[in-house]
Amino acid sequence: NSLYQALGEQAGITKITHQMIVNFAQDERIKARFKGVNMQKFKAGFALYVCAQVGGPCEYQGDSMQIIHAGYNYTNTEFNAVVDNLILAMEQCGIPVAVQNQLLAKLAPSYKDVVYL
Ligand code: HEM
Repeated sequence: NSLYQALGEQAGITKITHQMIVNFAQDERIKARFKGVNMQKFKAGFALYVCAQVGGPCEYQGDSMQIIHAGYNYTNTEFNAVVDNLILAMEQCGIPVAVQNQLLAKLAPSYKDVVYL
């Protein structure tokens, strides 16, 4: 699969996810949301989810996006912040913009399962 390969396969996706988490910690819009969360588990789960979404050879075995994010009243602003930090992480990892946009297109449908406001 070419999108999976363009992201650097599992190693590349893990690196992007790691960098995204580093970026979260500096973003006042969302950093409090991750206080007390097991970020090793989050990193592994998020990377597996992305791998599966881009057609990689991974099976995401976690709960659905809807179940995981239900009840927190995440806002549009918070959703955009997560996306901003992912884009920044991809930039930092040298992923071309055209490839960035393909991943964002795969994740965009999760909006309805994350944001209810
Ligand atoms: C593109 C949108 C999003 C995607 C694809 C996404 C994906 C995920 C995935 C796959 C997990 C599970 C990780 C694991 O296995 O532990 C997760 C957990 C989590 N997400 Fe999201 N997420 C998104 C948006 C957001 C937003 C906007 C917030 C709030 C700022 C958020 C906060 C969290 C938190 C706090 C957890 C950890 C839950 C816990 O383990 O207690 N997510 N997300």
